[in-house]
Amino acid sequence: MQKMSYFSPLLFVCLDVCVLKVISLAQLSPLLLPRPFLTLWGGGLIRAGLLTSLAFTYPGSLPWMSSFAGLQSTAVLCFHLPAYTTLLWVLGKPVVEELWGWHSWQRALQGYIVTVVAWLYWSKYVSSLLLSWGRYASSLFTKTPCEKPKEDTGGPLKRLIGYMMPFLWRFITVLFLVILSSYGEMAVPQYTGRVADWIMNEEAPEAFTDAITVMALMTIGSAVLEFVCDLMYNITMSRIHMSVQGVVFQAVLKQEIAFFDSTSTGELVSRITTDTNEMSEALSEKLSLVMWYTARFGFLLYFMVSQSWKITLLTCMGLPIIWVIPKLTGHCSQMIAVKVQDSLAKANQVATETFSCMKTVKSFANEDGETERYRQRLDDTYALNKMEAAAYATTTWANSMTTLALKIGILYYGGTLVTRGSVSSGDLVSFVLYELQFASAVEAVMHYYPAVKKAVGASEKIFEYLDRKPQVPPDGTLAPENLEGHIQFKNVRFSYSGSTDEKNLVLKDVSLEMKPGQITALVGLNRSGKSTCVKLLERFYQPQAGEILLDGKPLQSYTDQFLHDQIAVVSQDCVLFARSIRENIKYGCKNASDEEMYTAAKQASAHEFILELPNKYDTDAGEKGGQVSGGQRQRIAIARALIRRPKILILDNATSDLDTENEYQVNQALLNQSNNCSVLMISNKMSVVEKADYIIVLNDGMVEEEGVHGELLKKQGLYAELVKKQDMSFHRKQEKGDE
Ligand SMILES: Nc1ncnc2c1ncn2[C@@H]1O[C@H](COP(=O)(O)OP(=O)(O)OP(=O)(O)O)[C@@H](O)[C@H]1O
Repeated sequence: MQKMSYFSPLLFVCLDVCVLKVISLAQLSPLLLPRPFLTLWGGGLIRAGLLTSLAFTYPGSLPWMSSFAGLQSTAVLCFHLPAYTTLLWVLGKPVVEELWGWHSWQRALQGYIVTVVAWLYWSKYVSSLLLSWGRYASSLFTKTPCEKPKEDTGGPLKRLIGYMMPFLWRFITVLFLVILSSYGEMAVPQYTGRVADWIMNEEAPEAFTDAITVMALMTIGSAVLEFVCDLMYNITMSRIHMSVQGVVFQAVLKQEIAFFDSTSTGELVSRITTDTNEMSEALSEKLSLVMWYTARFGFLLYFMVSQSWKITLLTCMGLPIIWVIPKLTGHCSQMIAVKVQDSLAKANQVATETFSCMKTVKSFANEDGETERYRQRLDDTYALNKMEAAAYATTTWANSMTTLALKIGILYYGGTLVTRGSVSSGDLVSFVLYELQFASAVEAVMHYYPAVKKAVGASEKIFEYLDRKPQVPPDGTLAPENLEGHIQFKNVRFSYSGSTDEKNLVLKDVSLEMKPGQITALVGLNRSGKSTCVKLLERFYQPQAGEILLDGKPLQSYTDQFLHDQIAVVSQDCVLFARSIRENIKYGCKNASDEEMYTAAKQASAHEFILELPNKYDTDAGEKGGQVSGGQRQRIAIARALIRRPKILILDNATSDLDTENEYQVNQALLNQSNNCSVLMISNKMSVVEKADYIIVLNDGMVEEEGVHGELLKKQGLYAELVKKQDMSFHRKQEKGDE
């Protein structure tokens, strides 16, 4: 590998100086003597060409020299003087000195300083700003031909702008107010300068009064505009925040159940609340600051240039230096601060270790030894603290010294211009006032702009959910008036992970049938796949193979609304919402009458206990139904299912939380329902199961046996074993009770 030579910059400068010397001699030739502009631009081109060739062809040149930033700097070095001279010429200013002296060593040195300053600006701050603006502008106005349409729905910034579009007029008004208010604010120093001129010249007393009046009016006016603007902006941003939160919430609700299995509730809530809050706070606060400071920066620059473009140039050249020096010293104090933290952590470690092993320390009588060890650690921290204090003082000193140096430079140079009569004393006063605000305005824009960018970037996380397409098949179209409730599983294979590997399958070729109007029981050992069958019936997941038919038609062909109106599920872990019992029973069935609600509650044996509650049906169920007992919760959930008059009722251990008497009542009521609908019952209580018209026994994801109670008992298989086990445990419990 070619070794890099750090002499290459020196070689670069030597070549440049030689080229300049040759051009200065060539300019005296009869051919070029009458054409100074040709020499100026031609010389610039030759310089740029030779320096670029050196950067690309010299084997030891630094990679930076042939990078984009290097080429940019070469262009600034070679063309800033031709451009500046031409501009002066266009403005009708004298250019003799520039045309004949641009290759002098003073000008060459000045050129290098300008290039370094330009590079500092460009590389650190301006480039990132322009690049992102440029990218955004090009994304708005250009369409790459022949490009395939992308899945991507646009960058987050574009998306956010999409949400802002309905309020476009408000934003335009806000922008207008920002510009107007900033203009008023920034014009005040101009009038201060005029007042200073009046005081010094002691003439035109009415000018003094005028200036004071205008200043007062402008200050009041811009303050009022700022107030209106901030109010309007913040209200608009809150509206946008609300609408983003709303659509994200809606998008999350549309996702498939498997998505909720793999995403924690905390993460979902954090996306909808914390992330959107952070984004909107950053946008409301920081974007507004960027807007204000950019407007101020623009007006400051305008007023400064109109006072004196020469002092403005000096200020702009000095700014990177006053930013760079404190940054370097700041970096140093940051490093020391990290070391202090480490050292403190070590001292704490000694203390923690000592206190946790107190008995050992005491038994060895080593209290003094441990104290000494702790003191040593504290001594290390103290030494670092001293360094930190020195670094802090240096940073503060460097800050004020560089700012002071720039101010002295401006005052000195401004004073020279005042003496020469190029600017008035009042202009210099105005300029100093502008300069005081200028550095902080530029710094504020550079500080807040990345924060806004970060917030926009963070919004990507929020939009991730909006872009996510739910992994559910398209909604069906069937919604027949009459449904019999005939269910068939045909060779259904299913795994939660989506894998078709035999070892991951929860259901393995399950074929079963639920006849209309019958009570079908699904039994089996734990984890045999009973609840999974229910989840597939609810269409929460899709089987990997086989099909599920409802009245002979695939389950997918029915509309989602119809399916969930017809299939009601009451499971052991059903939860209530923190709303009134009335709202809970009528959940998803808002139009049901109170009469229907009472009937459903009576069927679920819930009516009586609800009437005993303090506010009857208007009693709040509390979070997750915490205000009522487990059994009561279960009965309300059953009423919630029954009020829909479903064609298929699924009871997944629905009565397991009830005491024996209530269980009997509720079961009777539920089983009476089977006159109107098909019931699929999952229960561990064989005394309940035996009443079913048909029993299917699942074992490890497969149908092991099926038939009616008597037949299955005779088979002496898994079903008979389950009945026997329950009988034995019942007898054991009874014996314990008797004792
Ligand atoms: N959401 C899920 N994600 C991954 N695996 C699951 C999920 N739900 C259930 N399982 C697994 O599927 C298998 C069958 O579970 P299922 O709840 O259907 O059995 P079950 O017969 O109803 O059991 P139980 O009587 O204990 O409720 C189990 O191994 C279980 O761990």
